[in-house]
Amino acid sequence: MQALYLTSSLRKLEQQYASEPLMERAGHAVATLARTLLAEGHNRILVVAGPGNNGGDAFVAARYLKAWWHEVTVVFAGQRASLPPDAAHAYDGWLECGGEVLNTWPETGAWQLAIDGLFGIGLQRPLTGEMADLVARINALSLPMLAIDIPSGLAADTGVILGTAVRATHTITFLGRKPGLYTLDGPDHAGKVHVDLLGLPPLPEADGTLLDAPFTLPARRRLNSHKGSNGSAGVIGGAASMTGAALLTARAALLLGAGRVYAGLLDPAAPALDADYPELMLRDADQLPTVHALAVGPGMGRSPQAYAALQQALANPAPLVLDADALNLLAADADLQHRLAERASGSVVITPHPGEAATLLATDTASLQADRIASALALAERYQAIALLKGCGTVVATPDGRWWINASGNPGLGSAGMGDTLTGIIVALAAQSLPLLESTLLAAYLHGAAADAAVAHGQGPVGLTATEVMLSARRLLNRWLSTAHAG
Ligand SMILES: NC(=O)C1=CN([C@@H]2O[C@H](COP(=O)(O)OP(=O)(O)OC[C@H]3O[C@@H](n4cnc5c(N)ncnc54)[C@H](O)[C@@H]3O)[C@@H](O)[C@H]2O)[C@@H](O)CC1
Ligand SMILES: [K+]
Repeated sequence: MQALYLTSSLRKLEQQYASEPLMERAGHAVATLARTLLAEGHNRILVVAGPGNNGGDAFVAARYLKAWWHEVTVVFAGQRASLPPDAAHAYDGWLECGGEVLNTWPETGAWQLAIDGLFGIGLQRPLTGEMADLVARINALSLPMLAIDIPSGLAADTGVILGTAVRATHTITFLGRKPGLYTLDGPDHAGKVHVDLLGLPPLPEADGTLLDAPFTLPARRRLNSHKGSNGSAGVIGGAASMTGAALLTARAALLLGAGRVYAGLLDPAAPALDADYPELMLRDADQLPTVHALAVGPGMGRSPQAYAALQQALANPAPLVLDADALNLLAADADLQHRLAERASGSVVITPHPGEAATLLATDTASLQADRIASALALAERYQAIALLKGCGTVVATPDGRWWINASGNPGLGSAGMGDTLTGIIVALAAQSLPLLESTLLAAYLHGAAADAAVAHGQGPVGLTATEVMLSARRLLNRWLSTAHAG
């Protein structure tokens, strides 16, 4: 788990430590990392410096790399007279050590590495015109690319591309990790992220948290345990022609450790048995026994029966996972919203994808995605529930204003049934008595990590299936448990 900081917090730090030589340290850190990315010996490096302090970092890095006997070409997209004071000082330092500044793109280069110091956290509006052209030229280089602080063009708080953005292979980010590196378009543009604290003491409390490890696990199972000790999970969904979704959720709940799993199916013609998993107990949707945790929505449809099932589920005090059509029903009905509001805060998690989330917030998907953290927080506040907003860099938020971004996962998760599987993992963990927030956070990370492990075994990203992800998740969870409980 790593701390995430919004630009407003980083700006406060910048002011607090204004007397420290932060730019000198930043440039040195860039040059040091650049050196590790290059082969031994003499290299040719392109450095692109922009009009602000990100450009200042780039001039300092260029100076160090030149001092270390590399051949450094600096392209500057700005005016010396308009540079902020530290960056102007760095510019002068570069000239004083014999460096040259080009104001136009060089014809030829044959560089081994490019360094992007065009814009950092001071980017204020979409890149257009000459700046956009410069980014296009940088991206056309097809070189290892080291971005300073954040790939130029990427918004640090949101991961939104402002006009266009540099596609880096590495990003060295200063003082704290920016959420924009980890959600929406950030991961595609940042490459591998390195953090440098610029020699400062431990930073203040984080704004958010990066989920990059299984920080919490269900309790160790006692030898003297039985299926009743491992919790019962219920799944309601599976209307006509959509029973598969509910079965996937139920299977995931079984494979991730619920002692008993009941699937309440809405399709009157639903099979009485899951032939591949006869362990599952299939029932009519209104015939579920009392369970320790309940998931509602996969393949549920929006029929009056689905509505009634959701209404009933909201009266059930068990931890509740609402997914898929349960969310669409909820978004459209004040009575359901009222029933949700009457539940204990934090006893429900809603797991929308961006389209469902936009419906829940009565907005459009583009506006919702423009700030995924704010959107997840708004969902949590509006519905007084834990909100898990799916997508690249899934965001989890709570009604009391905390948020997390999940770092695991890959494009293989973009296929049918993956959301149903995630819902099954959450309900399985909650059934095993892990608190609902912890269940949600662990499930988000586990689901992505399981997909990553499957890809590492050649099962994706192309063609990765939900079934493979749940089997992989079972393996991973057991591995984590055995490591955590060893000894
Ligand atoms: N936060 C910190 O404490 C530190 C920051 N440092 C560096 O300073 C950076 C932030 O510096 P700045 O605040 O000067 O910001 P930037 O260097 O990111 O950019 C600001 C400049 O870009 C211009 N600009 C913004 N958007 C533009 C657009 N769309 N088209 C054209 N011009 C545009 C602004 O007018 C301004 O001149 C960080 O990202 C980091 O690299 C480091 O020097 C070390 C310490
Ligand atoms: K940059």
